[in-house]
Amino acid sequence: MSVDVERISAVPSLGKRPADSHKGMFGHVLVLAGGRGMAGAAGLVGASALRSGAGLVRVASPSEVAPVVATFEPSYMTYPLPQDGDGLIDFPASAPALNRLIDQADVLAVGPGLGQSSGLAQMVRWIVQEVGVPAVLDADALNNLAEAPGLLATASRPIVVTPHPGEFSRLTGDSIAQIQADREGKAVAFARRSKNLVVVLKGTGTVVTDGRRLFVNPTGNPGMATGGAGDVLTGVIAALMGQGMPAFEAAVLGVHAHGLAGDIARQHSGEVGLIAGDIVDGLADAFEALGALG
Ligand SMILES: NC(=O)C1=CN([C@@H]2O[C@H](COP(=O)(O)OP(=O)(O)OC[C@H]3O[C@@H](n4cnc5c(N)ncnc54)[C@H](O)[C@@H]3O)[C@@H](O)[C@H]2O)[C@@H](O)CC1
Ligand SMILES: Nc1ncnc2c1ncn2[C@@H]1O[C@H](COP(=O)(O)OP(=O)(O)O)[C@@H](O)[C@H]1O
Ligand SMILES: [Mg+2]
Repeated sequence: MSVDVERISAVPSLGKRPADSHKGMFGHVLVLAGGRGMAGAAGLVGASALRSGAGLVRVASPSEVAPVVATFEPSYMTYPLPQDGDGLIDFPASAPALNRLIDQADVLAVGPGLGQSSGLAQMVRWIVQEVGVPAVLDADALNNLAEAPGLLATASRPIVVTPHPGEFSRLTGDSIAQIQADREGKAVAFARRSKNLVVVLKGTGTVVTDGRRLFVNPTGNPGMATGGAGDVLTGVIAALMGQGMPAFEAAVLGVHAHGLAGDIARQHSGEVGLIAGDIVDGLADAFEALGALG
């Protein structure tokens, strides 16, 4: 179906770092992710944000999950938040700590492995409505918003949403078949709810749109149909926003680099053996290749 938008094919680049660079110039990413049994999702977001150039990354998770997340990667910081009886972030008990952590952050990456609860639904609504820091919302951030997707229209700062077709179906009420039959049109219509909203509709040929512009990603491969591949993308886009890229540009470069990292990973692991950590490992070469072109 044809949609009335400007089609973008050029991929923006990050630019070369000045010789006197310091980590304070490249953004502090706060990751709110992980829940009982899903520490890995939080670790993948944190690691991919670091591999995408973030100056500092902190991963905040429920108190039983944070020490596990800390064992995956020494280069990010972790923070244990109050948890409920199901091992999920307890909100509003976590609000004071979250306020302090958010004050230090340039961008939030919220959702992978969080789980769903009434408290988490309250937390995500609070983030959308009250928090002024740009954010990437994925997975359970979106599932917890599914009862009130209209709130995204009120976003007063850039928000990037990164649903797969299943999550987009919960947000929009359309079936997965309806979405897949008109991926561009559905993504553009949703993005037009707010001038601050960027939609990344994942899957083969991921669609990125802010409602005015549209990019369809050519990189990536079926080896990426593996748990955690999307968690990696969340960290990549957040890191690029933290480095000062506008949300749409960060989403376009992030999606492209993530797919390229998956293509690099396929050279080593093949499509069958590829796991999400291999995509994280491919990011360094992907950004080097894109930097050489840019
Ligand atoms: N290591 C970990 O801790 C992991 C945790 N994860 C978390 O697990 C929770 C559940 O997320 P899931 O995404 O697994 O489950 P969901 O139930 O949200 O989505 C899976 C379903 O969505 C549909 N779908 C997804 N992509 C599609 C596509 N390209 N085309 C058509 N249909 C598509 C399919 O029906 C699929 O069965 C989230 O919190 C997520 O972040 C996952 O990210 C996997 C890894
Ligand atoms: N066949 C494919 N071709 C290209 N990219 C793919 C393919 N399958 C999955 N991907 C990419 O992998 C990621 C999967 O994300 P998601 O479904 O959220 O996984 P998870 O929640 O397990 O991390 C998305 O970025 C998607 O575009
Ligand atoms: Mg996902």
